[in-house]
Amino acid sequence: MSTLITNIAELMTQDLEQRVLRDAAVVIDGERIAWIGAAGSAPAADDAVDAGGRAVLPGWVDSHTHLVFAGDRTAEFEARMAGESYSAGGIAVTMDATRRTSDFDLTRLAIGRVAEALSQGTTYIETKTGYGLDAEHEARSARIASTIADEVTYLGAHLVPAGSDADAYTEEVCGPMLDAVRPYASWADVFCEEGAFSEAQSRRVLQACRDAGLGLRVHGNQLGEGPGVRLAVEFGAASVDHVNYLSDGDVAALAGTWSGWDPAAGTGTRGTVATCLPACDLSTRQPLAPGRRLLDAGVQLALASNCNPGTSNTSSMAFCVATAVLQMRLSVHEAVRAATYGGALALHRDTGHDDDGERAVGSLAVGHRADLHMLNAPSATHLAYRPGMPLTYAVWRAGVRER
Ligand SMILES: N=CN[C@@H](CCC(=O)O)C(=O)O
Ligand SMILES: [Zn+2]
Repeated sequence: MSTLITNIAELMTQDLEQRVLRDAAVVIDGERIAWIGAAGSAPAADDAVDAGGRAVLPGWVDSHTHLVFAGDRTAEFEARMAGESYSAGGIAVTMDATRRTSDFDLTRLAIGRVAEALSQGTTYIETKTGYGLDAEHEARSARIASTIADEVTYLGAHLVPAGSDADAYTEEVCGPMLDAVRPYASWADVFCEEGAFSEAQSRRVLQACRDAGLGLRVHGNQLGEGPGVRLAVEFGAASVDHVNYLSDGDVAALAGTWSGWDPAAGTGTRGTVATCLPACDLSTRQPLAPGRRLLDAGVQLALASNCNPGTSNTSSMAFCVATAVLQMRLSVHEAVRAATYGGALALHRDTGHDDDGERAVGSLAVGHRADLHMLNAPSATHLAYRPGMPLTYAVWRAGVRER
């Protein structure tokens, strides 16, 4: 079954050439993109959709969320808006609520969050554990996550639960908890920050998780300059996320990780993506991550929602893109790229064609997965020009029209 989508005013491919086509068309065949080009030379298909002069871009790739949780933290948010500062301790409130919630309800809540994200154009999503914080509950969160998200990250090293010794807990994260979670996760993460895990503890977690065959990610440099970025680079992590407080050395180190990577050809070794989380920055009243500075230095950038009940209770990638343009001084094309291709790069899902097991996501090219986001607007510029407006008009995920 093939579908021709034609009369596209602006087709932002985010492919390797970063092409933006006017008066364009796309043919979807099954789960793959079969053809892209000028509307006037499009081949016939079984079915046709008239885009009516709207814009089409890749579905969002949200590479950083925490969707398996129960409860909310409205009171903490209100206190923050009244002047309190964010600290990692609030995670314990969500841990309590999450542990008390049944499998059925936890799954139902997480499914609802994924559905909300999909309805806003997110077609590929990562999510983390991190609100279970013992072997039983972390494994349960990972199992549920594996049924609702595309990528699962183990974040047992999110907070040391009250009453636990930090080093003893770190050993648990690296031992029984890791064993229990391993069947469900392909990534591991650590919150390397004052009040969470120290450099030595983070190093221990990264080493153990790498030895267990997990890809690595780091929550780093969120609340102050610290070792997070350095560790991420040292361990060849796929991403370091938050990156609000960066030294010149951090920025240079991140840029340096991309020297063996040829983005035009998509060949070589990927470095460490810097993932900016603008909705979180606003909700915690932190200075925005320096996206412009990172891009100018040659760092590969992702934008993600960081949807979670503590610091960023939104899955709106459009909001992140608008903020990145309006406040972080990215161009619309750069912001959309970071929220699509950048997320795919951070999840190692940026490549893959017909012969590979997995199709690339986050960019529109022949053979890639047909994840498309049609806006009710003639160009992607409207994402920033009309911030907060419901611009998602249609969504295809792996070739299936979801909205
Ligand atoms: N910073 C660490 N973890 C989450 C927040 C978790 C929470 O406060 O519940 C984040 O990415 O912002
Ligand atoms: Zn996070």
